[in-house]
Amino acid sequence: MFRQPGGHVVRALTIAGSDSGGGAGIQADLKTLHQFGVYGMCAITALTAQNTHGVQDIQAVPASFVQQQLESVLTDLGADAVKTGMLASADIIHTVADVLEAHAVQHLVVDPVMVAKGGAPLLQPDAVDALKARLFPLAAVVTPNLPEAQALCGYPIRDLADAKRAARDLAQSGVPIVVIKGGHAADGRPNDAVDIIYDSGTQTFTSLVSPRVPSRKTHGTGCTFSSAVTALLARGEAPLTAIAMAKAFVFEAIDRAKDWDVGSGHGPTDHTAPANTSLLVPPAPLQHGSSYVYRDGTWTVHASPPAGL
Ligand SMILES: Nc1ncnc2c1ncn2[C@@H]1O[C@H](COP(=O)(O)OP(=O)(O)OP(=O)(O)O)[C@@H](O)[C@H]1O
Ligand SMILES: Cc1ncc(CO)c(N)n1
Repeated sequence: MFRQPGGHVVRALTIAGSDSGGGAGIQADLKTLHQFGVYGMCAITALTAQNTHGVQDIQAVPASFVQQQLESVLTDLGADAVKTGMLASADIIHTVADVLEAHAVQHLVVDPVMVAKGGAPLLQPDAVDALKARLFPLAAVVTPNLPEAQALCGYPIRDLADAKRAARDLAQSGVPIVVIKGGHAADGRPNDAVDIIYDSGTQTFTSLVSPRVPSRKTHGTGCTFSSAVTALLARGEAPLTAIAMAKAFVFEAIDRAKDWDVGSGHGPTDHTAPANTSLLVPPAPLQHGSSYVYRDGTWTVHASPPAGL
């Protein structure tokens, strides 16, 4: 386990739903935190009966019990960083926000999970406003995918210009860094997975690009990505470095899983991909406003920044 300069073990808390299939949600989060050498804890918001073909059923956890889990963890073990995933309802969002405010949590990553890849809703529609109003102002980093960014902004995101507008608009809710993940982009540059980062402080866009692995085993990529960012923020990495290392880790996790036989549908990624290797780390501090590509285990400045998603 990694230790802080003061000597204590680095700890991170995930507040999310359980995926019985083990590829997304709490299970992906804890596997990822562990892989990054960070002690993982959890507060479960909902139970899903889920596999690589979809979500068969959901049991919500009462907001009062989510609160109890959070209090149990934060009053004893504490957390150097926290992430949220599936929050299920507005009730749970308000509860989570109240507790995180009371404990003055540092380094909050909000993954605004709304719909599973198979189409099952994981957040009640009336909860979208609560997410923006209560949790975004507490967040260090928010990581919507394209459909989530569309739902949060209320307009379609068809190209790079739309994605940049959405990132800037979402930052208006008081978010220092917004990452619009391009995993869902079907057109534009089908061979690349392009993520757009907006930094409110410098008001700049940075793009991170990797080849798109030709695989349908991408269940839980968003959970894995946001957990890796959380682990790295807990370890004290700068946000842009954390995001780049997380993207490289997800690429490797998808790449490793492309030939495996876990489930017969949209399989999970392989969380045993190397996390503590210098390969994930950009060679020099990333500059806000530039474009970088991760290819063949190395980050380099992108000679031709992406023109599309
Ligand atoms: N086929 C792929 N090859 C390479 N990178 C990918 C691929 N699919 C997604 N990614 C990357 O994975 C990360 C997560 O993005 P994605 O848009 O898939 O999240 P998500 O939709 O929230 O995932 P999920 O809902 O399954 O948890 C991003 O960095 C994205 O660029
Ligand atoms: C529990 C849960 N959280 C998040 C996702 C999104 O991948 C999912 N499919 N299931």
